[in-house]
Amino acid sequence: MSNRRIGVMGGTFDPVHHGHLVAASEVQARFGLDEVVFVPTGQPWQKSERQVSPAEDRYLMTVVATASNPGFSVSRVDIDREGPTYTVDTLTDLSAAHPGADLFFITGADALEQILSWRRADRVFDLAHFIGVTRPGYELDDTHLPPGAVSLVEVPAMAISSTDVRTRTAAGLPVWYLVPDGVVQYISKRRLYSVPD
Ligand SMILES: Nc1ncnc2c1ncn2[C@@H]1O[C@H](COP(=O)(O)OP(=O)(O)OP(=O)(O)O)[C@@H](O)[C@H]1O
Ligand SMILES: O=C(O)c1ccc[n+]([C@@H]2O[C@H](COP(=O)([O-])O)[C@@H](O)[C@H]2O)c1
Repeated sequence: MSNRRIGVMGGTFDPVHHGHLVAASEVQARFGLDEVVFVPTGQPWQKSERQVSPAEDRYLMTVVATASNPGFSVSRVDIDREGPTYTVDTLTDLSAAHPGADLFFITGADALEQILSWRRADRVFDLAHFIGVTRPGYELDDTHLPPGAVSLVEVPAMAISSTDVRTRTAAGLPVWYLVPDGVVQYISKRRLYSVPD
């Protein structure tokens, strides 16, 4: 029997939006992944220049956004671990939770650019195969990364960012159709993003 193939979509998800969901769905289909696990960050140390929403809100929005897809799930490994979130820990914990599985870590072109600044960047490529996906406004390039460690995939272009969703919400502009309906309602219910970043 072949190993289970598990996609890992890590992100701050403040909030999760259709750019994240389309990227995960496209990679799942192209790579024949049995499941994609969304992993909201605990403390995203490279986003410390701004106040990130509480982890439980980001986790619940991710659950709401993915609940209808039987091939998607959400993991608490990063939000339940103390301290800054490092992908080397995420992948170590998920490997332990899914013994024998092959892991595929999905990142947008902007995150791929930064990978060499991550903690234990040398080790992360031993734990998972990386899949870099296109994102409007960023060049997808893996020439700085170890040969064979990364696959590049073009996904349907979604010019959406969490920053834009937060800015629009603070300005009283609609975010319908940028994020799933349940996430629009969750933002409103919890009064998230009512003041600019
Ligand atoms: N529109 C998009 N298309 C493709 N990939 C995306 C898109 N938005 C985010 N990603 C990728 O999803 C992962 C998680 O992103 P993150 O949660 O930081 O969202 P973001 O929109 O970049 O947030 P922010 O605007 O707050 O920086 C990263 O790998 C990022 O590159
Ligand atoms: O391991 C690190 O040092 C590291 C530094 C920055 C980002 N990451 C991971 O990259 C993913 C996308 O992060 P972000 O900040 O763009 O939402 C998420 O899973 C983060 O945990 C990881």
